[in-house]
Amino acid sequence: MGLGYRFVDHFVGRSAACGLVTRWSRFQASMSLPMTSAWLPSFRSRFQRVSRSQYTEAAPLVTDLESSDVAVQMSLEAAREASEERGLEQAPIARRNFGIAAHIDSGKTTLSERILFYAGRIRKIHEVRGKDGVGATMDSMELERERGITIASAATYLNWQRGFHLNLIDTPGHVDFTIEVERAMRVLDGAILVLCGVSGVQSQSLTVDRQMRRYRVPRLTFVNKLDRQGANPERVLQQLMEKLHQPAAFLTFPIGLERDLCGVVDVIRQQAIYFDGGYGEQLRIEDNLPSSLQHKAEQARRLLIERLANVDERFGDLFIEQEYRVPDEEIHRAVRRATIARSFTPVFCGSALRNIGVQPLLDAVVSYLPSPVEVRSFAMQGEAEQRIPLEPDAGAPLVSLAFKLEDGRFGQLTYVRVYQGTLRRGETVYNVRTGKRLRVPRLVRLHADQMEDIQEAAAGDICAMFGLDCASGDTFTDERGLEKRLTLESIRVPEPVISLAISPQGKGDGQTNFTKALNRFTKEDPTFRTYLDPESKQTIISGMGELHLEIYVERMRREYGIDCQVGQPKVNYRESISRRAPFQYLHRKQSGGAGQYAGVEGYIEPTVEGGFWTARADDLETPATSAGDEMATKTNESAESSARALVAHREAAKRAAENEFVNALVGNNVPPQFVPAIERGFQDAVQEGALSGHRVQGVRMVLQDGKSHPVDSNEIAFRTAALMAFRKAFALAGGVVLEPWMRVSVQVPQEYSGDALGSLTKRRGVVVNSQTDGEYAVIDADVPLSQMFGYSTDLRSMTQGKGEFTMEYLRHEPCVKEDYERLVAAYAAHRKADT
Ligand SMILES: Nc1nc2c(ncn2[C@@H]2O[C@H](COP(=O)(O)OP(=O)(O)OP(=O)(O)O)[C@@H](O)[C@H]2O)c(=O)[nH]1
Repeated sequence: MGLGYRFVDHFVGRSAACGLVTRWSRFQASMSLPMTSAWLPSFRSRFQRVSRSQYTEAAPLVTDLESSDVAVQMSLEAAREASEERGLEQAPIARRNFGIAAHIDSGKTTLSERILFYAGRIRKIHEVRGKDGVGATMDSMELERERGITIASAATYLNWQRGFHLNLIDTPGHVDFTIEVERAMRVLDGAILVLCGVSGVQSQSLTVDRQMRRYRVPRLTFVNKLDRQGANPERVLQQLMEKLHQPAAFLTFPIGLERDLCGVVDVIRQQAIYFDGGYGEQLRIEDNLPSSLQHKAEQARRLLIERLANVDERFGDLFIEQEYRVPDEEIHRAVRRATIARSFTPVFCGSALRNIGVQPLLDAVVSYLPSPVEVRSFAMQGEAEQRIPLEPDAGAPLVSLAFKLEDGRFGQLTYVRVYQGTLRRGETVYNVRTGKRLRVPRLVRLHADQMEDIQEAAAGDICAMFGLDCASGDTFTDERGLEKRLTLESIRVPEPVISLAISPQGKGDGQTNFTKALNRFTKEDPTFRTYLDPESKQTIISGMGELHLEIYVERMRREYGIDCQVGQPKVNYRESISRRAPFQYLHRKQSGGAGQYAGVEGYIEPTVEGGFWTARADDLETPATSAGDEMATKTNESAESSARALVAHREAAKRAAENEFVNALVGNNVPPQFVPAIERGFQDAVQEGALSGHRVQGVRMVLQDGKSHPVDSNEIAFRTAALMAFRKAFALAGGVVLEPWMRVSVQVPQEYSGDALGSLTKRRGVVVNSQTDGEYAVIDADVPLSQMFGYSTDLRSMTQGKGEFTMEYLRHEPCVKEDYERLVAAYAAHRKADT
């Protein structure tokens, strides 16, 4: 294939919906001219103009789509097969919903910018904190551009490879904004995990890996920054297999490294790909590999074949027959099957900043990540929560999930993933939670902070609705869905770990805007909470870390013009119990006037044996089944059983984190109308633990019996009885005060590793891992959050600004004795002062 032709072929792929461009490109191809950057602007502007409307209308239901690219053709065939098997009539076989996730600063946004550029969605590349001061497209918030970090995930869509329609979500790397990754993973069918070519698998890569597993998202891996000094892709591949336990192999590997990086080798096709032109937009594909890389390329192909044979049975059988002579198309098929089954990760190499290796990665999104047709999704039906499989068919009854809210200038913007049926502008939908009937006033596709109106979004699509009031996690259906009370399982929301008191400066408008801002932020971000402290009468905000809260304080100033005074951050302690204890309590006041009489009897116990803190976050998040997946492969049965295991597992996790009230009454000693009041008494009790006044978690109260009086029993009496019974039982049930522990990962130049270790142990840290990574030492330790305040300043001065750290909530654990005594004494003193 001639160089010019292959380049044009790529362009044709990007603009398949655009007849004019296709004809133009064919003309170029027939002339066999390599396209040069000199004529690119006119081509590009035409492309933009013509394709704009096509993007919105691009039909993802194309059934006659064919491709000259073997890998793409294999993916089309597989999707069609799955679609036929499921009996779908209008299936989104040419749709891909994918996200980009990684550790902080790995280059996610830089990569997204290239993807948008090569797909013709933007005309110019702008860098994160680039000299032109514009900033990357997907970091549209002013604060993001200034700080060079992603705070909120951004969505966009693009066309690639002859009519494929891709929805892309770029997510933040900082763990404080982890909810953004969480909800993106909930609705995506595939992802790109970006790893730094120098640092490899970092602490946050492990978190993202867990999130991908939790939502069963297949992934491609991109080893970025191979232009940096110290880059070592082989080491990164090794870490991927060892630390993330992912069988993996290179699909592309770099030609040259560091400053000499100039292209990549396509391992399956055994070709060299160079990225020419001002922005790497011109692919130059050569069949002749540099002689120094020929052996390496052959070895990489053999390794890929061996690893695939190990994880994919069908390919294993072929390998036994044909050994390393298996044809390319079988390799593509196997990569695809194994990726979708999540038993293998194809690895791609490059440098986003240097515009190297991005197009093959994007081709792989189309070739190896699943279409919605190949993903199994379920809804829960009614109270019994029976699992109902959903069919990604545009003609089926509507089932869609509101996964993210944004309050903007024009009202509430609700991001929706349509799982089944079609969402149409102007039509009526039902919110299953509230039963409310609503009209869809406006439907849009998002391109970072811009929007384009659309008329409808079919099964498998991601879009946004305007002007509908709802909560994050709500399910929207049509009448048929409402009758069945179909709901989609929502997003896991981690508990905030840190709080601080906040008050607006100035009165009047300042106060109104303050309330407005808090309402908006709590609605948009379920990990950001706020409440009024009844003692100090101060507003308290809670979140996932210091940066999280700092960003909201800053946003209040910029977006609402409110300067706030903030207090010292405080740790969110919890209380819980470690064993079962009975209760029997009679609340009685019958001396004159209206009497009160209520007796309750039963026991309290931990929701998880041994106390909820014993169920470690990691154990709770990963289902017991190994490669348990819900993909529509041939193994529907195993998918079903692993899905059931996953649900059971999630239920256990939920139980561990929540409190539960169980009505086990027999007989009529307690009239049934008083049971809700008893439950309310229990809810009151868990708000303020008996030991230190912090919220109680992971406790079940079982009501078995009680006493009542025909005249003096009432709701207030039972509510008080339950509250007092709980408090008394708590003392007998091994009550504990728990504090949040964090997994801290510190990266420092090697000469400071001793100091860094010392600083962690001084803060009661337990070192769990310590290793060298090039010139750096990386230390992972578990440290109580209460010991981490001010750590960034310490680390900075200790390492002359060269050290970095990240931390993430790990679990709650009982406090050490001194802290326990201090907290209990402070609470006792406070209660005494109150009485
Ligand atoms: N040398 C080099 N630098 C890169 C490359 N890709 C990104 N960078 C730089 O790395 C820094 C972080 O890049 P971003 O794209 O913001 O990374 P991110 O993962 O989106 O960051 P967060 O969302 O804040 O976690 C920026 O200064 C980029 O210019 C690369 O391939 N090579």
